Amino acid sequence: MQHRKLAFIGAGNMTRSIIAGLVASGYPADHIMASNRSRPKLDALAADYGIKVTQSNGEACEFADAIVLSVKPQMMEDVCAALQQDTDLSGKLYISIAAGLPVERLQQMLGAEYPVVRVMPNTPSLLGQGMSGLYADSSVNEDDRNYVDGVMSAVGKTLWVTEEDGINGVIAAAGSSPAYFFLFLQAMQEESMRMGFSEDDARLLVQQAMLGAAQMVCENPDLMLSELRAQVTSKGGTTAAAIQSFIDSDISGIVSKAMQSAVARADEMAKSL
Ligand SMILES: NC(=O)C1=CN([C@@H]2O[C@H](COP(=O)(O)OP(=O)(O)OC[C@H]3O[C@@H](n4cnc5c(N)ncnc54)[C@H](O)[C@@H]3O)[C@@H](O)[C@H]2O)C=CC1
Ligand SMILES: O=C(O)[C@@H]1CCC=N1
Repeated sequence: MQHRKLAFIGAGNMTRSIIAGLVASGYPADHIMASNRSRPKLDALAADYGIKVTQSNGEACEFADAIVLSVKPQMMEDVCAALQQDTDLSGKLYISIAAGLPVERLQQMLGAEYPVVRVMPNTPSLLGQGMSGLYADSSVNEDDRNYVDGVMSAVGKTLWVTEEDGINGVIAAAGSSPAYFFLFLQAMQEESMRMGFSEDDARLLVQQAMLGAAQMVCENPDLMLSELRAQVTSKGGTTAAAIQSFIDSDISGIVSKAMQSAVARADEMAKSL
């Protein structure tokens, strides 16, 4: 993988997740700089991963060949406007991880049609287990595409989408979905506690079941998910009773509605940014 100088503007949860995974994969820490408005997250990043940090977004941009824009979508316009005043933004590659912010709108904010790759990552990147969707229009050259693919592949798996709209599907299926799984596990933990398990024991039961199930999915790519489910489900048994309860509560409809809500919110954000 190329080791270009890489800056992160905004040093929050997602930046930390990507930097952790990148440094663990061998990306040189001295080629990474993060900027943030306040100091504490920067100090923690410098201490934990040995990267360079600054409170000046302009300094981070000047340092870098490639710039990850990682502030909240609602902050992006102000951040870009300030950068345009301070810094020469030309000749760099921009990687936007902001949800709901179209490339064209970001280029307006940056003041020119700079090459932009949109990436939708997720927080398991922290462990090298991320899932990122990527989109680039035809103005991004192959070398830049390969570079961004290399960065995100270092922290997990990548999937390119050919239409920008596909990024909203990635948000629903992978960007936001770690939170769905956490919510589901939390509900299971709480019910296990009502059955008498301590908080720790309840967590152990559900987290290990989840990990084992996820590994079975990953290690059996030829088995359909419905087949894996069938292997657990004895006719007339306990699993069948639980699964029937989910079906009676319209689990497919619940999931569909939640994922469509994420997409609708991304569309709504795109109109307001
Ligand atoms: N958290 C997640 O799971 C994912 C987040 N994203 C996207 O990543 C971006 C960042 O999200 P999070 O890391 O979750 O948010 P966050 O709130 O944890 O981090 C944003 C950081 O930007 C900093 N910041 C605010 N204004 C700034 C400025 N003017 N200059 C420099 N830094 C500034 C804040 O202090 C904060 O540390 C968002 O655009 C979000 O849509 C995308 C995929 C997943
Ligand atoms: O909640 C959000 O808007 C961001 C994008 C995907 C995950 N977190």
